[in-house]
Amino acid sequence: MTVSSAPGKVYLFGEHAVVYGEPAVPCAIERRATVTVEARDDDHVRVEASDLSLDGFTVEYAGTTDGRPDVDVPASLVEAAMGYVDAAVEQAREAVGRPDAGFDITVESSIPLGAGLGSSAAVTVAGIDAATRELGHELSARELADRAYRAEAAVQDGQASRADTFCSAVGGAVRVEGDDCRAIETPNLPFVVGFDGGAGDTGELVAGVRALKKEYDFAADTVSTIGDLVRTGERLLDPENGSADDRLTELGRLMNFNHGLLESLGVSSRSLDSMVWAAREAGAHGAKLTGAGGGGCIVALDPTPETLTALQFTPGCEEAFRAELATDGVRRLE
Ligand SMILES: Nc1ncnc2c1ncn2[C@@H]1O[C@H](COP(=O)(O)OP(=O)(O)OP(=O)(O)O)[C@@H](O)[C@H]1O
Ligand SMILES: C[C@@](O)(CCO)CC(=O)[O-]
Ligand SMILES: [Mg+2]
Repeated sequence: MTVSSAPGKVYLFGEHAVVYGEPAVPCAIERRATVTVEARDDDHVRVEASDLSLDGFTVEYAGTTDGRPDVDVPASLVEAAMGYVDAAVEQAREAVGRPDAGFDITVESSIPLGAGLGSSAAVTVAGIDAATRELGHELSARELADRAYRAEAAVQDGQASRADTFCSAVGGAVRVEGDDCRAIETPNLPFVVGFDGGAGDTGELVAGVRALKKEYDFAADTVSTIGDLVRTGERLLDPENGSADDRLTELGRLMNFNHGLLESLGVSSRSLDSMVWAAREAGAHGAKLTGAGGGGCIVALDPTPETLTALQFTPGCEEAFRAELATDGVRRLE
């Protein structure tokens, strides 16, 4: 039996635009997905994912791609739900050169699904790591990130960046621009997360931005403006560039700006906007949606308890918590 965990993330800046080669800065947070894998002596894959929104189910199916789970929910729903675990199994089989390897897999996660905190990347990273180790093969963090990226891209019809998966694999704060992925130093960032209890579908939201960008040149300009904003914002992470307070204030202003640009690209929602405004009115330095949007989470920057308290009383906010930076990426537990 092999167990790995991997963290979720929030975006300080740059989601969506990162899909088109602009830079982004995601930061891993201490909310994790844990995947337990046990090799089988046949080629079947059995997945137990009790946190899934389909009220929790267990499926067992043959290891070939035409094998179908034997459950009484529509196949399309199961495929949508199990896509990332499936893609992780494929990547692990390929990495080890064992296309017929079978596994019993259990997924447990404290990252809400589809809420912008990178649950898909965390499940994919932890899944590939545990499945490859179970077959006696240790991937480097970079190889793991690369395999997880390929798995996410496969599920999201090729529309994914390396940001979420690299961040989850290596932990900490990272900077991703196209294929260039690196760990970076940041000051202490007092993140507060608000969650509306909802979700958005990353693949669909990314496709929506792509369509808008194709239709209007000014939407394409909005995407490159997000890139400019990230290049300005990352300078504020360097202690050489001003006092800690001044830099936090300006980072917050840029987060507000980033949220406005994401909103104009159509990926915000009424409840995300209302949590963003609650945070701003509580005195946060800034607030924005995080991840793909459509519903799910916002992230605010506030060292005081005010934003957390305000979010707890904001209609439409189901949960609010302070998010600590996760300095570890994938963790090898057993
Ligand atoms: N606990 C889990 N068990 C099994 N699959 C999971 C689990 N958590 C997430 N997933 C997979 O990830 C999908 C959600 O991924 P999606 O990319 O839409 O959202 P996200 O990663 O949470 O948010 P974002 O990409 O915006 O950061 C789920 O539909 C499911 O396939
Ligand atoms: C929306 C997006 O930029 C982030 C989702 O967390 C998609 C991606 O980078 O793959
Ligand atoms: Mg995702």
